[in-house]
Amino acid sequence: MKGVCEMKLIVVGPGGKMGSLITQIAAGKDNIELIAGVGPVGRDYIGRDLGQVAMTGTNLGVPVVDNLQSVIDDCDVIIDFSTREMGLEVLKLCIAHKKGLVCGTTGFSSDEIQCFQDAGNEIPVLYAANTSKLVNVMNKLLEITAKTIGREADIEILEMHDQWKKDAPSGTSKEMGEIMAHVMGKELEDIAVYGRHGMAPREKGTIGYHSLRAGNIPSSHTVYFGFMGERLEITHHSYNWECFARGACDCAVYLDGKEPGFYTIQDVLQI
Ligand SMILES: NC(=O)C1=CN([C@@H]2O[C@H](COP(=O)(O)OP(=O)(O)OC[C@H]3O[C@@H](n4cnc5c(N)ncnc54)[C@H](OP(=O)(O)O)[C@@H]3O)[C@@H](O)[C@H]2O)C=CC1
Ligand SMILES: O=C(O)C1=N[C@H](C(=O)O)C[C@H](O)C1
Repeated sequence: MKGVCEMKLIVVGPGGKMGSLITQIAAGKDNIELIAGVGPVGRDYIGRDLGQVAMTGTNLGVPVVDNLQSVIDDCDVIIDFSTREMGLEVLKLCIAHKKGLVCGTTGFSSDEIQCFQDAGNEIPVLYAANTSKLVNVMNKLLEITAKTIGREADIEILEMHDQWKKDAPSGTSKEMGEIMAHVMGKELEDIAVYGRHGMAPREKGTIGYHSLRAGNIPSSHTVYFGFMGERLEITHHSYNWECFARGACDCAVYLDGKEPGFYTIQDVLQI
């Protein structure tokens, strides 16, 4: 039996890697009631039961629709892990209908991320390129390390993901770079170097980016701090996508009933 204080949730992209896991985890929580899933127009699974599409193992009695506007007024919070284009569309509808939004989609420009931050004036919104608890602990370690030795070290970020990932570098590695650049008193766009090749010597004070896509690697991020004669590596590996999906559900529960504002995963994790 469901609890009395259920947050009404819509999942965008419930047939996707993340959307299906988020739906499975949400379906097992007493404090969440799934209202609908939203998929793209023209898919053969539109109109089917959300539980079937997300492979929760049971019918949930609610459909996957292809029009968010038709169901949005029935929910409290929306979780979006889809595409850059759909993420921006979802943001617009959440503002128009005054609904809470957790967006974990990556691939946005910094101006687009700013749109999520500005939306905090009107709705409760949480954007996180990575909803894993341990990645956000790693971000704290990076902040301390870059503050202490960032200006002396050669900093390189290596991120690995599955062959299907659409964006590079990962949203997480961009956030990691921004955190380190900030404590080094720099703007990331001024010091990021993507895929260094050739014989030119490494330029001091820059952050190198390297993206690897292979097989079904869920997610790995390593930041190297290179000195002469020694190096420090800080790494996070995920073995599957569950850590991100659990974090996304925690974010949605956190956002339910909150005043308008731009919230962060650090607010949820209290770190
Ligand atoms: N914040 C975090 O911690 C994490 C973020 N991500 C990010 O989440 C995003 C999704 O990743 P992933 O699940 O691997 O990708 P998938 O491609 O597996 O899933 C994306 C889903 O979005 C759906 N979709 C696409 N366009 C629309 C639309 N117009 N309307 C509704 N649904 C749509 C797709 O439908 P269909 O399949 O029918 O095309 C698909 O189900 C990426 O940006 C990724 O980087 C991923 C993991 C963790
Ligand atoms: O696409 C993924 O899988 C992931 N995407 C996010 C990113 O771009 O950083 C988070 C995590 O790395 C998994």
